[in-house]
Amino acid sequence: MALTPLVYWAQRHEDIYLRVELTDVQNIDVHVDENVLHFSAQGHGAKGQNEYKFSLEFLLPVKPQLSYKSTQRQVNITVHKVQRGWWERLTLRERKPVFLAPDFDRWLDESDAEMEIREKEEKKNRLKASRQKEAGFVSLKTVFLIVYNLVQFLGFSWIFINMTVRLFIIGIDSLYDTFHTISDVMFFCQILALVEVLNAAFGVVKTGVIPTLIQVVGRNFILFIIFGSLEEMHHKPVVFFVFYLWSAIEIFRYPFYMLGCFNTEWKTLTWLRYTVWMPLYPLGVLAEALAVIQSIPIFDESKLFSIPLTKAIGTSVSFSYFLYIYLVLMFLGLFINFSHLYQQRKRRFRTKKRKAN
Ligand SMILES: CCCCCCCCCCCCC[C@@H](O)CC(=O)SCCNC(=O)CCNC(=O)[C@H](O)C(C)(C)COP(=O)(O)OP(=O)(O)OC[C@H]1O[C@@H](n2cnc3c(N)ncnc32)[C@H](O)[C@@H]1OP(=O)(O)O
Repeated sequence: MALTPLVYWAQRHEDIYLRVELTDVQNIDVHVDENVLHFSAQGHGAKGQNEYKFSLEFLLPVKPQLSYKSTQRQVNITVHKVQRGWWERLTLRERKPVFLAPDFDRWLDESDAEMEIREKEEKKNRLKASRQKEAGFVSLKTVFLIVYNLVQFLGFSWIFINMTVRLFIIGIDSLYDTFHTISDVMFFCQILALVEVLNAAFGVVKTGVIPTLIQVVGRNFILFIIFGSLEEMHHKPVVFFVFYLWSAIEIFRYPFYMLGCFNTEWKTLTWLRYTVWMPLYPLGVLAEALAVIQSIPIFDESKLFSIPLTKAIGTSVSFSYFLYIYLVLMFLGLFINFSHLYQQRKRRFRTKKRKAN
């Protein structure tokens, strides 16, 4: 014979919550038919293992769709009211069924329930406001990156085009005065490139700090110390090769980043950004190494940046010793950045392939 389980109830403005006190429940059948909830299941209740049943005719209309969840200890049923409001009791009949009792764990009176709604709304509004703030920050960051990449793109394009045009018009002679015609713009672009280290350090872009630091410090060392501080270097053709190789990659890299800021991609540009560095990077390092080697006798002779030792010893340590160490560091830096760029390339084309499948 079917028995009746203990049922606890509570309400909110929009829902009715029922908790059926049955453990290890099986074969649950729960549905609403003509505003009456019918429940039947096998489980362990107040009268031991048995089949339990009950039905409840609701005071006001409820939706036929309900949801329920059974746990090891109970069955939780949620019924949705057709009209939002507070019911004075659960059932149509004034006399409360004996198996029904208030669920004090979830019980709220009308004003508490309203407070709960208000709190929920406030939480929702706070969440919305913080999302809007976040979106504002994201768009500010995007604008900043677009402007940064655009400025760098224009700077390096100017350098690349200027050098190419001069090479075609003046010929080989243009190699000897690259520094005088290009260095100001190169100084500007390379000082600005320090922003990239900060971007990586503060997580503005998803990239490693070390490869960026190696890149920026490495280039600025060549630009400011080797070329900038030695007038004798200004007329050497090596300046042309270094500047040309640097700018040749940047005219692809910065527009690639710019398109990324618009969530857009141009496949040819992506391919160029992640491929052109393969010949350019080793060539760039070779050109930089050549510049360092050419500068060594000049530093030795001029004693620029040499460290004076005590009068007793009466000599100084030439900057060129540091340059020999730097030459080793350069190839270490080349190795680190080459592997970094290779990983970036693999990651890029792997994800693209996966997306395409
Ligand atoms: C610690 C002291 C060091 C002392 C140094 C001593 C040793 C010196 C050795 C120096 C050797 C340097 C030689 C070098 O100067 C020679 C040359 O440059 S030759 C020319 C060829 N060069 C190159 O090809 C290198 C160009 N440079 C680079 O690619 C980067 O600077 C590098 C840091 C090396 C790598 O870039 P990154 O890690 O950023 O790779 P990704 O492009 O894949 O970017 C990763 C994601 O971040 C997004 N991102 C990055 N920057 C921006 C940006 N400005 N705006 C918007 N978004 C950006 C990018 O879109 C990627 O996101 P996603 O994956 O979602 O697409």
